[in-house]
Amino acid sequence: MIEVINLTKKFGAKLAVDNVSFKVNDGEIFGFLGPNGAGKSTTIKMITGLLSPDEGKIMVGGVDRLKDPISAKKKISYVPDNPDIYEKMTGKFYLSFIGKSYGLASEEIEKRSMEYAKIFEIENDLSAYIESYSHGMKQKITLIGALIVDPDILILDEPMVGLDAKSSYNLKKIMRERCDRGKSVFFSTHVMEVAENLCDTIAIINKGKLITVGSLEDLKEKAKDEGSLEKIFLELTDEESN
Ligand SMILES: Nc1ncnc2c1ncn2[C@@H]1O[C@H](COP(=O)(O)OP(=O)(O)OP(=O)(O)O)[C@@H](O)[C@H]1O
Repeated sequence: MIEVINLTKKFGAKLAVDNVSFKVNDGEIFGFLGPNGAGKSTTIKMITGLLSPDEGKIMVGGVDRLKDPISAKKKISYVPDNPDIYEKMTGKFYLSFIGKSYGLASEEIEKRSMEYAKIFEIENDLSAYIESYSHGMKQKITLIGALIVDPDILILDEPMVGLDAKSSYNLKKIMRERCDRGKSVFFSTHVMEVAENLCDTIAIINKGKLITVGSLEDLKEKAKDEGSLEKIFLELTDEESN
């Protein structure tokens, strides 16, 4: 569970996130949609602890992220939109480092790493240095690092960008399986079809403000439209900017 209450972040005079509140329930895939510069990554960085909010409260798995950041972080795995990770580590070393940071035993790290490396088809690249990986491979190794620790809450910033079709399909399957086990997935995306087909709840943010949050059916009702999420999204974000 993630609960964000009246979250606000300014960069100088720029109000990047403006009084945003929402709740991600256990067992839920929550899609966070918005145009470029809407405030998605800034919100995600505040939830994960990379940025401090100016105002607001963040509860992560029942823990106050601002009062007890370490306990909150233990409940989260995060894959950023830009996988700038430790270039001088091998893939295998990186996964071991992540797994140990979360207190996993070596055998468990090895087993889970191999399992996911096979799914994402980089099992033969784990001994190579990350600096030699392609962008997509870096994204995959970060994703595998996030998955092996099996957190209650998985947070993914634009996870489908850069992944090949098969990996993207497998990731969506993994996201659904995790939620079926009562865990939650929060992810940002520009890909409407992904949000439309995968999310239990969709939130739309524009210019730092949360415009709407609900199921696809709720959103259709709100936009008084039976069309695709893309049409609804354009309608709602357009209304907001008028
Ligand atoms: N470190 C920073 N310093 C100054 N302004 C920032 C900083 N980070 C973000 N911003 C501004 O805050 C706003 C929200 O940015 P954010 O990265 O959260 O958007 P986003 O929705 O993730 O966009 P995109 O889809 O393009 O990645 C933008 O106007 C951006 O320019």
